[in-house]
Amino acid sequence: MAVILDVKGLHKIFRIHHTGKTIVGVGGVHFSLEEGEFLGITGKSGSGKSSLLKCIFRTYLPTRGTMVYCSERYGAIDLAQATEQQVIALRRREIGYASQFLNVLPRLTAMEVVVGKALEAGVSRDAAEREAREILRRFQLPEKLWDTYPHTFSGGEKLRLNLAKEMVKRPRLFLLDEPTASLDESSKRIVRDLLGEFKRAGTSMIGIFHDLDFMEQVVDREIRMNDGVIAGDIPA
Ligand SMILES: Nc1ncnc2c1ncn2[C@@H]1O[C@H](COP(=O)(O)OP(=O)(O)OP(=O)(O)O)[C@@H](O)[C@H]1O
Repeated sequence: MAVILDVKGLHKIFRIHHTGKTIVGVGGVHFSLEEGEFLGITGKSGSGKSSLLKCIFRTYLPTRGTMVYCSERYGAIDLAQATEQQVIALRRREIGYASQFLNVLPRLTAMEVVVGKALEAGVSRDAAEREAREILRRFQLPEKLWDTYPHTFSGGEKLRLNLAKEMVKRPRLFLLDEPTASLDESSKRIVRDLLGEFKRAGTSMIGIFHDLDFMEQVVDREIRMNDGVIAGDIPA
C-alpha cells in the first residue's frame, strides 16, 4: 500500500503573547497514513488531537516537522512548507475538513453552499447541481430547507450540511474533527454509511470522534494522544 501522508517530528507550540508563556499543542508526532486507510485519533481533552488535524489542514502553521502528502496535483508536497496558494488549491480539490461547527458565508442557501463547493472542486455547473442534490438527499436534509439559510438550521441539520459540503468535493484526504458530536442515532447511521462508501471508494481519512463506539465501527486503526504526543497505536 502506498503512503498518502507521512508526518514526522510535528510540533505546534503556541506562544501566549500576554503572558509570554508557551503551550505545547503537538509535541513531536510521527505517523503515516496509507491510501484508503481510516485512522481514528483518541486521547483526553487537551491532548492535542484538534491541533494535529488543524496542522494537517494548515489552519495552524506547524512550528516544526514535516507532513509529506502525495498530491494528485503537486506530487509529494510538504504541507508544512506549502504556499498559501497551494493550500487553497489543495483544500478546494483534494483535502476536506469537517468539524462540528458550520462555517459558511451568510446569505448563501444550503444548496448554494454545497453547489459552490462542488464548483470549486472543478466540476461543471450541471454536475455540481446534480451532485449537490444527491448528497443533500443522502444526508436526508429535507428539500424544503435547501433554499433556506443554514444559520436557522437545527444542530443536527447544520452538522449534516457541514459534512455534505465537504463530501460533495470527494476529497482524497478527509479530516473529521468530531463531526458527529450532537447527531441522533438515525443521523449517525447515515454518516456511518456514507463514510463506509467513501472508504470503499478509496478515500483516506483521519477522524476524531466524540463517540468511541461510533469510531470503532468505521476506523481501521487508532492512535491515542497524550500531552501532544502519540502514546499508543492500536489496530481496531
Ligand atoms: N489557538 C490556540 N492557542 C493557544 N493554545 C491552544 C490553541 N489551540 C489549542 N491550544 C492548546 O493546545 C492544547 C491542545 O489542544 P487541542 O484543542 O489540540 O486538544 P484536543 O485533544 O483536541 O482537546 P478536546 O478533546 O478538548 O477538543 C491545549 O492545551 C489547548 O489549550
